[in-house]
Amino acid sequence: MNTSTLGTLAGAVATPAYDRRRVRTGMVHIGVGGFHRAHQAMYADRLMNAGLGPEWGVCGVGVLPADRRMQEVLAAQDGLYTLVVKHPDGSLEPRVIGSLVEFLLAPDHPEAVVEKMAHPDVHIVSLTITERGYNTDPATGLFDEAAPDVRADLRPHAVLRSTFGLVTEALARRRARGVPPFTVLSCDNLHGNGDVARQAFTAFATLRDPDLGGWVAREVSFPNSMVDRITPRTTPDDVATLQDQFGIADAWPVVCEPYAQWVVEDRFPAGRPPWEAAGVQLVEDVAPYETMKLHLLNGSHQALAYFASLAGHRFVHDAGRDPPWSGFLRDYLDHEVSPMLPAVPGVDLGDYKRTVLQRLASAAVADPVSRLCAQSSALIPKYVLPVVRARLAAGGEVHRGAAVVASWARYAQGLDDCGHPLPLVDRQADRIRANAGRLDEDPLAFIADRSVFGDLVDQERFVVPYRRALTSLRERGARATLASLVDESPRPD
Ligand SMILES: NC(=O)c1ccc[n+]([C@@H]2O[C@H](COP(=O)([O-])OP(=O)(O)OC[C@H]3O[C@@H](n4cnc5c(N)ncnc54)[C@H](O)[C@@H]3O)[C@@H](O)[C@H]2O)c1
Ligand SMILES: O=P(O)(O)OC[C@@H](O)[C@@H](O)[C@H](O)[C@H](O)CO
Repeated sequence: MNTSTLGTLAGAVATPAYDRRRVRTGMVHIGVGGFHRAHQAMYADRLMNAGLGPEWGVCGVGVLPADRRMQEVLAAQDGLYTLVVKHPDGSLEPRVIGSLVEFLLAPDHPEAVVEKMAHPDVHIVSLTITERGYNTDPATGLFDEAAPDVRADLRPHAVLRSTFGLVTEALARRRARGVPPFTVLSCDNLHGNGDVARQAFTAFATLRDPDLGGWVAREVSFPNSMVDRITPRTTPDDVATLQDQFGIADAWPVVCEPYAQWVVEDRFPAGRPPWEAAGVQLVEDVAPYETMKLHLLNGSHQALAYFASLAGHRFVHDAGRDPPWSGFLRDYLDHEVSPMLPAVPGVDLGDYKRTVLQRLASAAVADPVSRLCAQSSALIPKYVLPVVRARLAAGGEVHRGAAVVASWARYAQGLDDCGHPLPLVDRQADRIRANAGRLDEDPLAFIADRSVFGDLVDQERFVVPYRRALTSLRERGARATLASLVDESPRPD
């Protein structure tokens, strides 16, 4: 697929209804993975299909050498790719997305990346660089000044290689040239993602030059945003199906669920696309939406994933449709998560929870459980532990949250309930594995790691159900443990 073959697809699938030659780059996006292509680039495409915002085309940037394949595929396809929405009834809805009009690979062309961001037509630099990309110490929440990429980018005349080095240099050039700064828009799953980005970029700029750091803190806007759309990794089957069913030869399509939500704090002094017309919610305060999403959706993912892996479920829907899992999730959301949630403007939490559970039960999306079990040491503290702490503080029940932590501990021991090995993909893998390895002699060894769990090991109301769940997991397995936790009493709505 490329510009010259696009005409042959029109009619069979949706293609850009706008003239891509007239699209100008107004936004640079760092971290063009599956999610950006299923979400922010889709909203930009939707806007342009509505005849709006041709000045808001996207230039993708890959900062890591591993982004080379994306650069090569997009170059061969003139930036075009197919977004395949997988509906619960099994039908596929492909659409060719045209909003990515440029792509630069920073390891090859760092200077071009900096100049692109410094260009006066660019008003937003957005990010999906994963949670780790913000270079924040999980224990202290502070920017890690000692990281090798950061040290390297702070050297005089460095060939810039980190997001921080590249973005800060572009901001410094704009400042020197009298061009107003762009807005930095984080689209990663983080509490207060804009605040985290502000802290990280300000810290880096200050290390480079305290005066520049002060200017970044004062002049650059870092809106918070809540992002949502389940986007599993593309498989070879996805590529083949697109070719067989629709005749589209796309080397790297993206697949996702139908659901999509983007709630953005409306702080764009340099201007923004008229996103409202594409279904984006622009609000004053993102926090309630973000708390709701991270604890109900991402929290459910964590609550489901380790139990599912232990029981041999490969896909999220295998578990999402299985009564012990669906029952446990409903109880967890109703009795432990919901009480700590704020009121969310315009949202009926009962409906939202039902939708979450339906999304997790959709076989069409085929989201592998293994995707949710990676980097647990970053995810559990974000999605699960805040709920536990809030319930403890309120004097409420925590036995389901404690069981989720126990399921992670059991998972980290490395074998499922049939003795098959389980992978441990985690930047703290060595420590996590060592802690889990001592569980048989000391059941508290896992949660004694204060860098992950804080003082939970001292909280009797958490420790008792945690130990009980761990013992049950060892003696009876994941399925029976979950079944024993399902509440038969009537549910709040
Ligand atoms: N996949 C989803 O369902 C989903 C949904 C909502 C939000 N998100 C958010 O999007 C992020 C990316 O998810 P994805 O599915 O696109 O993953 P992906 O693996 O397809 O892409 C990750 C991208 O991040 C870049 N990246 C990783 N580490 C980086 C670093 N240190 N510096 C700069 N760039 C870096 C990679 O180069 C790549 O382009 C997630 O971490 C999450 O915060 C994902
Ligand atoms: O992206 P993570 O690693 O923070 O969490 C894994 C999944 O829960 C996440 O990717 C969800 O699929 C996504 O947040 C849905 O919008």
